[in-house]
Amino acid sequence: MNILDKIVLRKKEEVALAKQQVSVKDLESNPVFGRAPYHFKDFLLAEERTGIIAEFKRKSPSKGLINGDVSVEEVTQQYNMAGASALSVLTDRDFFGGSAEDLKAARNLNNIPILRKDFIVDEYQILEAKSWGADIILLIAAILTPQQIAAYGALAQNLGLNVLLEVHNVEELERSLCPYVNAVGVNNRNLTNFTVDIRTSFDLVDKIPNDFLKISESAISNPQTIKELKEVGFQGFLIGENFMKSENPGEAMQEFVAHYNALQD
Ligand SMILES: O=P(O)(O)OC[C@@H](O)[C@@H](O)c1c[nH]c2ccccc12
Repeated sequence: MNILDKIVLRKKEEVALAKQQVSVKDLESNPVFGRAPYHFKDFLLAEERTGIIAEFKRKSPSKGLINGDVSVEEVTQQYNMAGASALSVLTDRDFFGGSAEDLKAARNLNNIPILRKDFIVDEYQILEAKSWGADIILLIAAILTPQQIAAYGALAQNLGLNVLLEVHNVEELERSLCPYVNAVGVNNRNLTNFTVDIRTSFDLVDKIPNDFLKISESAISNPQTIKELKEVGFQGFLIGENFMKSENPGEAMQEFVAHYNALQD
């Protein structure tokens, strides 16, 4: 069994437990449930933003502990001030050290879109995302059938949430694309064996129809890479570890953006 299979198995147990503890009615009666979400596109394409989706991630199965000593409040606000177009907050506890509380804290303090970064395997998790204050959900093609992607996407759209579809190859892309998807994220990391290859993004970009936002995810550590990804058509860049491994992730992003801006001059 690979790591992705393990995560999905555990996730199904977690969701079953959560359903026993918090009813759908409870989720829907949370005042946050009624807030109007931000639109990913507005912030991704805004002139004064960077296109960077800055991720808050304490640990990961591939890297182990990345940063155990950071405040989600401080880091997400600094990401925001450094020009993040959106925040990505891990809510998986067992494998990534995240939580619902992290997302709620980020929501309270930031007025930009937030992606609930988790492994969605059940519609219940989409209602959770909405009641915690997320604006975007992640649907991972590698763990979902096309039917699930369409159904989950439709539910998200009904709730006003945007959908980021994550793919790793052309087969996943072609079988999973549907009108409920707003953005396609090409993950440069293979989630089954953790190998990373930025070429995945360059190889897939032209296969993504232009009516979807195009995001490159993972293993981005160099402003020059963003410049090159942008030149071939990417509008969003999901960066986690490169910032989080620093003692001060917000400052790391600020420096990264300064270097990126210097490349434009
Ligand atoms: O830390 P990185 O290499 O910059 O990657 C960020 C993000 O792309 C990665 O955390 C990620 C991409 N897809 C996921 C799915 C689940 C959990 C995590 C992820």
